Amino acid sequence: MSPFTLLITLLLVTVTYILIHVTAFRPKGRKLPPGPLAFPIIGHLHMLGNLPHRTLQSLAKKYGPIMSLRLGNVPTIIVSSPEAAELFLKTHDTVFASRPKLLFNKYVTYGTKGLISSEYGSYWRNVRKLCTTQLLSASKIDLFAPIRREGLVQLVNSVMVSAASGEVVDLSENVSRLMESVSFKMILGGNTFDAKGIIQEVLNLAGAFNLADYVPFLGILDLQGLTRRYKKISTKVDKMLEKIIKEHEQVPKDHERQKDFVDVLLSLMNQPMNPHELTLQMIDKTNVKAIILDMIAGSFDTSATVIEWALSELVKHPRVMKCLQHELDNVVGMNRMVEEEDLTKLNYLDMVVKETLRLHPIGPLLAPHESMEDITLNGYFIQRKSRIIVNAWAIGRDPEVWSKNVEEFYPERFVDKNIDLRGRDFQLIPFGSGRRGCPGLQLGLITVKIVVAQLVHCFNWELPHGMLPNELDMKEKFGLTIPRVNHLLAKPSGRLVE
Ligand code: HEM
Repeated sequence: MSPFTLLITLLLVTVTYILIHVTAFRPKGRKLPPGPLAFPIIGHLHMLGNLPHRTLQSLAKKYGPIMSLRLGNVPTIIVSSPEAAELFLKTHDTVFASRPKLLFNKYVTYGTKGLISSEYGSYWRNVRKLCTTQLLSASKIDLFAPIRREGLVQLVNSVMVSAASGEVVDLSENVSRLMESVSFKMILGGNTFDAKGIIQEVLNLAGAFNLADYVPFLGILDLQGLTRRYKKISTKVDKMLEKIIKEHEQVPKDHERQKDFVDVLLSLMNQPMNPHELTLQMIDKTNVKAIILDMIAGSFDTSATVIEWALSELVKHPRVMKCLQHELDNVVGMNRMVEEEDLTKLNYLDMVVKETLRLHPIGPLLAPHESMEDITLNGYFIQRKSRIIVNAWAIGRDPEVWSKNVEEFYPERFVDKNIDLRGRDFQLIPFGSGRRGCPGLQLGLITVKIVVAQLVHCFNWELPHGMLPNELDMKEKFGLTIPRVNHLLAKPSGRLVE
């Protein structure tokens, strides 16, 4: 096709698109939530920038806590206050409990066969129940405590060596490696051969912004080359999962070993997801593969990123670090490491973790929700299939909710406040809330707490090269989670009595 014909074709497609879509999306005579004026085709996409949670916070200051945007083709509602979040995630939870269909999921995560991307309905309900009862219940989490302990002892030992030789430790790298190894052992039984690189590419792609999800007619052009990468990685992912499943199937049934998530899921294969349903959905191998992938995606980076931010804030605020060490000295003592059983007695640690998640919710915009029917809320019309984005990051930094010292890392703000993280208190929702809230909350919290407590109890930490605490940069980058841009480096010295 000559460049001229291509140009004319593109122009025709664009004009037709505007006529059909943009006009159709303006619900006549119905009041939309306020929002800035949109460009044709791209809508407000150009406004999002590199750190969308921050841009959306500034826009919400102007247009209010329920704001209307159009991201390309997609009508989008941005929710930015605890009251509005309660309206969407609790009062009308059933209307907003679905997920949009994204190209990444279509190609990489077996369509909507997993949990994270599955649309709301009986399939999602069954998979969710299976995950919460068979993989992520309190008793199952306890079963994996030895894996967490073993990994953490190894990390402490290696940091001790660095402490003895006065070396600087890359905490970001070490924590990330610890979480990878713990997740792999828990989910796959430790078969990490070629999985790490593949999973990293999957997570990078899951966090990448794909223009074609918002302006579908650009999909065929694959301008960002993402579809090509999706297809390439999906083959590798499938090969990797097939190999892992085969290895698990070959282990003799009477072989004594800790059952990992793959074992549990394979033991449920060919059984109905819900025996009480009329239309029996059987668990097949694709379901198993999709769920394994979701468990990896849910656990791999999340806890590591929260730990990275908690340690950054503690190193930046020596007063808070000292208070935490004081609590650990009293509860645990200087002669031993922290055990998971100690965690319920560590109230200051609990406040440090809440304060970290208030300032650094690692999914700042939660995961996108999609509305399932037309609805009018607070007088505003929200059409079916709107994208709902809850800005948990902005809610955590709202001075009207958290008072004037909102930007300060100050765990004491939680003293005598009965605010928990389970999604009941809408001013603090780093795990989301309602039906789509995080099913890995308990596992995530135990993991974050034990790692932070251990590293703070066993070592004092100093910034390298005489850097002062207030000089530590806190720049963040946006993706599937928001980690630090620059790794956290610090110099350890041992604290415990030998
Ligand atoms: C501190 C660690 C973690 C944080 C901060 C976190 C946060 C979140 C958030 C914000 C959501 C989206 C909620 C929404 O859409 O409203 C989510 C969903 C989810 N998380 Fe987590 N998460 C963590 C750990 C985990 C772990 C350890 C797992 C599993 C092993 C996990 C599995 C999932 C799954 C499967 C979903 C999708 C649930 C659904 O759509 O029904 N998460 N998480």
